[in-house]
Amino acid sequence: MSILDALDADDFEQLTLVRDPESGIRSAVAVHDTTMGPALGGVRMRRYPSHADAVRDAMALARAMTVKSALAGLDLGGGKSVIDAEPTRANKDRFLPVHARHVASLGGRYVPGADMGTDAADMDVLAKHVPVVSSRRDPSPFTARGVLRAVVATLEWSGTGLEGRRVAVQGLGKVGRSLVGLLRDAGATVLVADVDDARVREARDVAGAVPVGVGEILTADVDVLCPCAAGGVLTPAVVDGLRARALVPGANNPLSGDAVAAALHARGVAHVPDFVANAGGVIACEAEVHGCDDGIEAKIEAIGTTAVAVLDAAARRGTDTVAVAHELAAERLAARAAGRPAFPAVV
Ligand SMILES: NC(=O)c1ccc[n+]([C@@H]2O[C@H](COP(=O)([O-])OP(=O)(O)OC[C@H]3O[C@@H](n4cnc5c(N)ncnc54)[C@H](O)[C@@H]3O)[C@@H](O)[C@H]2O)c1
Repeated sequence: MSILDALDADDFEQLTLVRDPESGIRSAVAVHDTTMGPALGGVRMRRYPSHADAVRDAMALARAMTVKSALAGLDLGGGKSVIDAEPTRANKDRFLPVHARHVASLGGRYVPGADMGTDAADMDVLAKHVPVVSSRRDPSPFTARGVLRAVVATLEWSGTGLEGRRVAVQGLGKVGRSLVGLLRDAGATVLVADVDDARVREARDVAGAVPVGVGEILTADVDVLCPCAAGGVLTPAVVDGLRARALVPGANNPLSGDAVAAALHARGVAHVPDFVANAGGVIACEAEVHGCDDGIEAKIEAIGTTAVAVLDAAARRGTDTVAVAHELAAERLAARAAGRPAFPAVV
């Protein structure tokens, strides 16, 4: 599908393509939907095979943010931006201020945050040009807490608790490392894997985790699997070999394709979609934007409620949880749109 066709098919509000011969930047800002509020989403910086791939990635990620924020009950829409370049120091110095000026020209419709290739220090650079920026506080611990909430809710839904259960965590970065500690504190036995041996040793020595080979973690004999590394890891072959009875991802887009959700359903795996389970980060970003942390705990708690609602509806209707979750998000957006004012700039 061409990019213009995808704009129509997925109902995008706005796509900004940035090309500046002086700096050499090629970037894009996708504002998918501002029904619920300003479109918040990260600035991803990586080299793509082509500029078209970069634009498509921004669009897919922006659309996912609309669903994630709607299901988390946030006053945020869905957006994402990408800078098509390696995230080196030199590229950041050259491109971030230019990208920031284009983001600023959107008048608050898009609120940037950190993502793959960018961090809190980069958000400080953007904040010199853009009035509202998120992720200057690391959202990862909040993401991990939301994943833990979804794990507990899923086990309770299955008639059991976390104490004494076995949980596999793939990836020991900002989210995975935090999650391992939370699971251990809740009485779970945690199996871990990472391509970085130092991170595995730290999880073993500090959190008492059990190391497993990177090739075995996804099909380990556990109650719950929590992928917290790259996307696309749940392929049809992995699903065939899956021994976990529940899948609760920290990672974005962990399924390799749409058919995988149906395969998980067919195998009877209790699957909480990533955009439900890992919403703790965007919940923290919303609080940051509003300058008030008061609602964070309740919203993270509600991740469990949403997970159960989605598992229940999927079981009742004999369909997969991803389809059900998308429908629920669409219902919430339609309800808000019914009395919707045109979205003004944030602040
Ligand atoms: N940070 C957040 O708040 C947040 C919020 C929502 C979603 N996510 C998603 O969660 C995932 C992890 O995010 P993060 O911020 O922890 O990233 P990170 O870069 O800090 O950590 C990723 C970890 O995965 C490891 N890894 C990579 N490939 C692996 C493999 N094949 N097997 C085992 N380990 C592997 C890396 O070595 C690294 O330790 C990403 O998919 C991200 O998009 C993060």
